[in-house]
Amino acid sequence: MNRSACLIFNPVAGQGDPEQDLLQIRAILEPAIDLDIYFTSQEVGADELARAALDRGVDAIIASGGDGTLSVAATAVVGTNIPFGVISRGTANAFAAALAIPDTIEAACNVILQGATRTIDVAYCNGKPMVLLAGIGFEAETVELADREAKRRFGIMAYVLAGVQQLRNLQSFDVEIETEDKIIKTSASAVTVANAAPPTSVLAQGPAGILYNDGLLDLTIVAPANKAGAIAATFHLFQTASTGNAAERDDIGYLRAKQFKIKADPPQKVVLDGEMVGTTPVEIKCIPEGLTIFVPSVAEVEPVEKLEGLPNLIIEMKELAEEAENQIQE
Ligand SMILES: Nc1ncnc2c1ncn2[C@@H]1O[C@H](COP(=O)(O)OP(=O)(O)OP(=O)(O)O)[C@@H](O)[C@H]1O
Repeated sequence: MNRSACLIFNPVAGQGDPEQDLLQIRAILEPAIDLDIYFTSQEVGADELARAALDRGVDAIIASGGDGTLSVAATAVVGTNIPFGVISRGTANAFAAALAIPDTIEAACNVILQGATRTIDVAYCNGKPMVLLAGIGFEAETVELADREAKRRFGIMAYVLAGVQQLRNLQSFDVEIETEDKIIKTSASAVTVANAAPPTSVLAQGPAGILYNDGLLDLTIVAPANKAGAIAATFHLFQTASTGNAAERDDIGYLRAKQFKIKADPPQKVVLDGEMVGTTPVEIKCIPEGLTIFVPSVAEVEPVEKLEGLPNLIIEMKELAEEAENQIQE
C-alpha cells in the first residue's frame, strides 16, 4: 500500500509557473505516495491546512511554497512526530538552505520519496514556533521593506536593495539579553537568535557554525558605530559565513544558550522566520528535537565540472568519437 501525505501548495509563491510546478511534483511523488492536495489562499494559511491534515490523520505533511508557506506549515507540525517534507518554490529559499534540503523541485521530491528523516531542534518565540531565526532591529525593518511586488520584480535582490535602503537610516538601540546564567547589556543595530540559518542570513552568522541539533540557540549581536561600520560588519559576516569561521570584529558579538529573554529600548520590530510578528520584548526557548523532517539520505555532491555557458563551447567525448571511428574502419 502506498504511503499517504497531505501536500500543501501555495499557488502564488515564487517566480515560476505554479501549474507546471504542481504537475511536476505530482508526476514524481504520486506513483509512490497518495497525495491529498490543498491550496493556500489569502484567507486560509498553510498552518491551518497542516493542522486540519493532522486532525484527519496523515503519514506525512509536505509543504510547497516560499519561505512563508514552509515556515508556517512547519510550525503546525512541531511536536507531532509526523514527518515534514519541504518543496521550496520561493524567492530566497532560506528555509531549505538552512536545513540542507535541495531547492529544486525534482531533488526535493526525491528526498521525500527516499523517506529518510531526522529530528531537529525548534524554538518558541513568545509562544510561537520558530524553526529558523528571529531577527530584532535591522533585519525586521528589511523584511518589511521587501514586499511581494518588489520580490516579484527583483527576486532575491529585493532583500539586498531593502537592506541597502535600510542602511541609510541605521539605528542603534539599547538591548538587555538574559540567558540561563547571565544578563548582558549593550547597544546594537541588530540582534538575531538562530536555531538554523542559511549563509545568506548574514546577521545570524557570528558563531562559526549554527547547529540545529545541539539543543542550543545561537545569538549574534551586530553593533556598528556608523554606516561604514555597518557595511564592513555585514561584509565580514558574509565572509565568515562562507568560510565557516567565527566573526572577529569588536562590533560583532555572539553566544549560545538554551533560552534568551531580550528587551530593547526603544522597543524593536521582530521578524520570526521571515514574517513580522510584533515588537520586543521576546522570550525564545529551544525545544530540542521538536520537528521531524525528510532529509537527503546522502549528502549532496557538489558538481566538479561546469562548462555550459562558455562562448563557442564544443565538447567532444573522446571515447565515443574513437568508438565511432573504429566502427567506420571495421
Ligand atoms: N492563493 C493565494 N493568493 C494570494 N496570496 C496567497 C495565496 N496563498 C498564500 N498566499 C500568501 O502568500 C504568502 C506566503 O508566500 P510565500 O512565502 O510562500 O511565497 P513568496 O513570498 O513567493 O516566497 P518568499 O517568501 O521566498 O519570497 C502569505 O502571506 C499568504 O497569505
